[in-house]
Amino acid sequence: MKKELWRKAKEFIIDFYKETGKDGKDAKKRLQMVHDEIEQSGTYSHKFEELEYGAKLAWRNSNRCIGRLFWQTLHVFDERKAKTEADVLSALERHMVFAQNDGKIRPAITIFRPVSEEEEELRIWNHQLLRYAGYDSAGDPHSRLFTKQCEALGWRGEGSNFDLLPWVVQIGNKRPVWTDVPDHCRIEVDLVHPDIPAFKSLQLKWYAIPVISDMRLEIGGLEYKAAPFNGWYMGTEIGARNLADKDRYNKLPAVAEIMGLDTRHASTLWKDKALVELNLAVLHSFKELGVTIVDHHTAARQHRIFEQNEEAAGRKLTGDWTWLIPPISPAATHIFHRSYDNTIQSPNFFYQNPAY
Ligand code: HEM
Ligand SMILES: N=C(Nc1cccc(CNC[C@@H]2CCCN2)c1)c1cccs1
Repeated sequence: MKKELWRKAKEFIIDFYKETGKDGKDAKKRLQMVHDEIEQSGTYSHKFEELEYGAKLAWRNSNRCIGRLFWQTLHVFDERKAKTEADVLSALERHMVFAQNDGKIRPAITIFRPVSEEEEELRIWNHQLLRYAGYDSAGDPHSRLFTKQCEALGWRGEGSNFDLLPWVVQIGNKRPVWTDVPDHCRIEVDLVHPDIPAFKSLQLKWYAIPVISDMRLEIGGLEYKAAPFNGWYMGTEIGARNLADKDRYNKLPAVAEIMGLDTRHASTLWKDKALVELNLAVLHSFKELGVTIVDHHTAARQHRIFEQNEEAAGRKLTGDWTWLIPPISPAATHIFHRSYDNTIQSPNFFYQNPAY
């Protein structure tokens, strides 16, 4: 345990001092401190700048992320001192307010205390801070299980297709504490199409900011099990997956219907035509409202620049081709036509055991 932690801590500290061009003597001193702390207490604490850089490295090392060009711009909120559920919930609200920034979304992460023997584990039960409830025949099927958990805790939705789920925080094995998303954090985009007036009749919308709140951030051997992070959406996530997948909102037939397409044969490519117009509507609606979003072609070009920057910095690029290619027109991007080394580096974000 201690040996393993020391190995990971040492690797991270050395890497951090090297990459940030700090003095080798300072690195040695810091290593000695960390070594003594681990010897003495079985763990160690990150200095803020180590935490901040570690979180940025974790983003840079996220092989499945097409948005990594901007890894150095991540804003880090240090909430390791948060003690109560109320502290956590107010930190989440502060994060959302900072991130939405009147539509000019700012990538941020809020880092709560890491796993340690001294303190109870802190977990956020949500998959994302903004997410719609799933019921038997309404809402987002992806949220059905979590919606049941929220109802068991006393939360009640309206049963609509777009009920925002509450924030649920648990400390140790205590009863989880939940609260409805504050009104000023409920930013949503009604979907309209620039050339098809009937599109509005579908009454589709989606929330503005994706905030992943169920992944574990690992830095130098320390595990941060509650570290919600946001970026902005790539349009296809909403238009080609969340609203299109059969086992999600399954809206392609409805879109084809208002477009007057012939859906009797696959060979009319009605699904492809519906997908393109649904994705166009997503991009158009976000832009009209002034909420940051990126199309998959622009995102791919940005990733290409990221690839070149990594090469120029003399770093080995890693990536997961199967997730980096966008779900529509993948071969229209450079990503499709090259390969990536999917080695998992650390610091990084990982899936973890479900909190419930
Ligand atoms: C700034 C704009 C960003 C864009 C447009 C973007 C885009 C994406 C997309 C499209 C995916 C695939 C998601 C899916 O298919 O479900 C993804 C995955 C991922 N992104 Fe980014 N991202 C951004 C920022 C960030 C930030 C700030 C972080 C963390 C600090 C991050 C970490 C990740 C991780 C860990 C994954 C893999 C998730 C998984 O394995 O389920 N991204 N990103
Ligand atoms: N644009 C984003 N998309 C994104 C990033 C990471 C993970 C996810 C969620 N992926 C899992 C979902 C759930 C079913 C299939 N996809 C979305 C961001 C979310 C947070 C920061 S960027």
